[in-house]
Amino acid sequence: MRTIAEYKPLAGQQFAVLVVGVGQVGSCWLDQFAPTLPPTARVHSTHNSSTPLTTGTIEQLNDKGQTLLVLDLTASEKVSRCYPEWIRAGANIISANKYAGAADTAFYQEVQQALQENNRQWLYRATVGAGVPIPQLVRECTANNDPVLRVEGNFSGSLTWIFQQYRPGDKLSEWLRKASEAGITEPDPRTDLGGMDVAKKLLIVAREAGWDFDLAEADIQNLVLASSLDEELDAAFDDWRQANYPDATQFCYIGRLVADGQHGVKASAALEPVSADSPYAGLAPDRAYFQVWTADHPAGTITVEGPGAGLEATAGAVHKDILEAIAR
Ligand SMILES: NC(=O)C1=CN([C@@H]2O[C@H](COP(=O)(O)OP(=O)(O)OC[C@H]3O[C@@H](n4cnc5c(N)ncnc54)[C@H](O)[C@@H]3O)[C@@H](O)[C@H]2O)C=CC1
Ligand SMILES: N[C@@H](CC=O)C(=O)O
Repeated sequence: MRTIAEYKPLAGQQFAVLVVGVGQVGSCWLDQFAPTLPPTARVHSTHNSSTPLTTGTIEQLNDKGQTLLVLDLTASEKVSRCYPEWIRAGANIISANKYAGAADTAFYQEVQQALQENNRQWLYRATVGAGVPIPQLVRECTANNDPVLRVEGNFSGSLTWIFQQYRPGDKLSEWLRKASEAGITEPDPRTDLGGMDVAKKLLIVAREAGWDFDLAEADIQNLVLASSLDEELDAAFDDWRQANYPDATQFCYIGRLVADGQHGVKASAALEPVSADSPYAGLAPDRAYFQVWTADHPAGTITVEGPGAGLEATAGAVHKDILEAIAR
């Protein structure tokens, strides 16, 4: 555990930041952003699997009158399941972890109820689009009586990074390895390649529009086409490409939410060929591009592009949430 002494001691502190998960995002936030916290906030403690955050610690700090910001920078479902208890003990939560935002409806509602009953905040801008405020845009349109009809974009930072650089003939496994080394895949890259990371992001955004769906019902293309992610994957991916898009020169993994009067929303994601005039064609590997269709903008005229992947963009999004929580 890092000690508070490693951070600038600050007078008149009111916000105690507790960091759960010091991996790539956590380390990046601690190194680059924690030193810039405003004087009213300080890092109280950091926690990993062997020094887990306990509800008792939260209760003690809360009883001392501190406002607590718990950063969940893990990829752990177990940590996300603690949210209701931590909120009831006095914590505000800031997540990069997508588990709670994409949890089953009952648990998601339990978190919302705990927040309401205890007047606490839960912010999670890092969970979708890193530096691109797509959940916020969807929330704002919905709150302002401009119902969202459809959302589309390259929701996966890692698959975008891979496929903006991959060209037919390359080894997919090599690009996947490089993406993992760059820190933009999930701890288990199968989560990205299998589409489940995108499915979770789609659900997080859908909930901002008042929709809900079961992750198992989403139509998500799984690119884990082989049991090992080496030459076996390369061969299986080449077979898929030749069978489906033999002439394509570029691909993008695109996620979609489409309002469906009968069922609320249809969520899907697939690897699609990209033509030269597509907005995705010239996108830099670390950029995200989203389009939102709403009742007031039915032609999809709301577009947002920005830094959609990478540790700095993600840690920066966590930091923005901290500043927002402090300012509220
Ligand atoms: N890497 C990226 O570009 C982005 C990551 N994220 C999300 O941020 C989260 C963290 O990602 P990374 O830092 O890349 O993963 P990571 O695997 O490098 O770090 C996660 C850390 O959490 C720790 N951990 C696991 N269980 C724990 C527990 N019970 N208590 C305390 N710590 C525990 C692990 O030991 C590890 O150090 C993930 O949920 C990921 O989806 C979100 C946006 C972008
Ligand atoms: N693995 C994720 C990282 C951020 O959520 C992605 O590829 O987008």
